[in-house]
Amino acid sequence: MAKARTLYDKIWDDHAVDMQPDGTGLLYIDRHLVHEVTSPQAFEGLRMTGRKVRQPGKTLAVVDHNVPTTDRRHGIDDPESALQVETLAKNAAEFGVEYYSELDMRQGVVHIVGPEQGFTLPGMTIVCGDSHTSTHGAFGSLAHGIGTSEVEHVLATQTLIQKKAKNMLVKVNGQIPAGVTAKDIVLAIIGKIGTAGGTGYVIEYAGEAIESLSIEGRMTVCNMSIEGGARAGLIAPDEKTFEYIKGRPKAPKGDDWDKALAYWKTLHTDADAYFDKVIELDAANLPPIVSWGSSPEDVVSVEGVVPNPKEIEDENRRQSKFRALDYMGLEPGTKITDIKIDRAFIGSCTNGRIEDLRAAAAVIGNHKVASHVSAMVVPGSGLVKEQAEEEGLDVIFKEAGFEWREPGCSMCLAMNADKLAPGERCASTSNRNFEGRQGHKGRTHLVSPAMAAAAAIAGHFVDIRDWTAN
Ligand SMILES: CC(C)[C@H](C(=O)O)[C@@H](O)C(=O)O
Ligand code: SF4
Repeated sequence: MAKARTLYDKIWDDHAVDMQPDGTGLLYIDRHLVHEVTSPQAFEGLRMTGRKVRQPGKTLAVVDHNVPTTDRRHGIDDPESALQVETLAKNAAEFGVEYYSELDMRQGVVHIVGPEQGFTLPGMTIVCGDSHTSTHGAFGSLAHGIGTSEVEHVLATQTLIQKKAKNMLVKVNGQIPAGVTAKDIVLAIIGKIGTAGGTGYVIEYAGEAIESLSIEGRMTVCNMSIEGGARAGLIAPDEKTFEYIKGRPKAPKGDDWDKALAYWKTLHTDADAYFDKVIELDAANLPPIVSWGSSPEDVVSVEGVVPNPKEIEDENRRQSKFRALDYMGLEPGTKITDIKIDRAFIGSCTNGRIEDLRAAAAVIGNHKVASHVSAMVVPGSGLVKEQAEEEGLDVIFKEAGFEWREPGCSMCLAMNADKLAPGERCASTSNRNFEGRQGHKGRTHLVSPAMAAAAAIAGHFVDIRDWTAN
């Protein structure tokens, strides 16, 4: 009988063009996403050696990190960002790659754009010079970030040299309580396994709670796999996945759809497949989560207090957590709900999809953003923005005092005009809270969209389970 395999094993086997005795493989790559930050040298490398893009139809380029999120019809003011964006436009045109400019409705954060266009499909190998490529694993694909030299390799050959990772299962059991979201689940997982817990593994997320998530929620979970150290995260595709994909511009049609569907239905882990590491979590016990430090593993329940690192045995670790407290300007024992914020950011490839904006808008009611808080909502793509406007969410946000912006990475990272000032504290729906991530000396607290919106209104963190939109 054939050996029982995990979903990761199956996708790997279906794409390995060559395997060396030491476990190094050459993988065929189905989809390559390209953005302005990690592609200039790769295209330059092709140019210098007179090579072409091997399969331009399997490559999609979009600008996201450097674009301003204010009106950009009249160009980009910052010369460095303008050059970065212009370079991608030129490279895409020269090498025959489809490109969504900052003025294209389909533009947005690359990891929101791929699924939206049906470019991301189950069972595929998907790469991008960006660590949050793991997002696409929500469709049951093997998706991960690559470095710039690998971007060049994939452009030139449509293959990638890889060593196979180990298999890890993260099983989230039980029903997700009201007020708790995919973001809280993934923050809780990282809190439990630590930022190195997934190192060397591809994580498969499974269990009742994961199955009950929408596709958007599954993307939020897979997105942050990298924050748990994993190479990639994936979820077996099901009816919800197929439903999401059907009819998207680049999804297979007619006979091709039927054939694809038949294959996609085989994409699940066999009953007796072996996982090198298994973690279980009960969703029913999860509270809304807030990060307190400068690592995504520094998380605590919204009902809790800022922890005291003095009990940590390992000296290096203890010191790094004290440093985090100092950076964040927090005292151990402070109630999370007593922490005041200056800014709120709702957006990013973690939480910039329509469902996230709906969740944030739903807590507003007649409330207004607190007078000392500046808050912004940045749709993940032009299509998310259009959908939100059709539903009137933009009006709800603007009337409450939130800024309504153009799509892009925005304040998820300080690579464009959206930044925190030194010392500013932000409730953010993004995925990273490293020192300086949202601006020099900026202080980031990672939360779900509803928690960020409620904090913007209250002026401090609140337990969303006690909140009423009046
Ligand atoms: C700029 C890019 C290479 C980077 C990444 O790889 O993730 C960015 O998207 C991030 O989120 O830090
Ligand atoms: S939104 Fe943030 S995490 Fe996502 S690709 Fe952009 S910078 Fe990276």
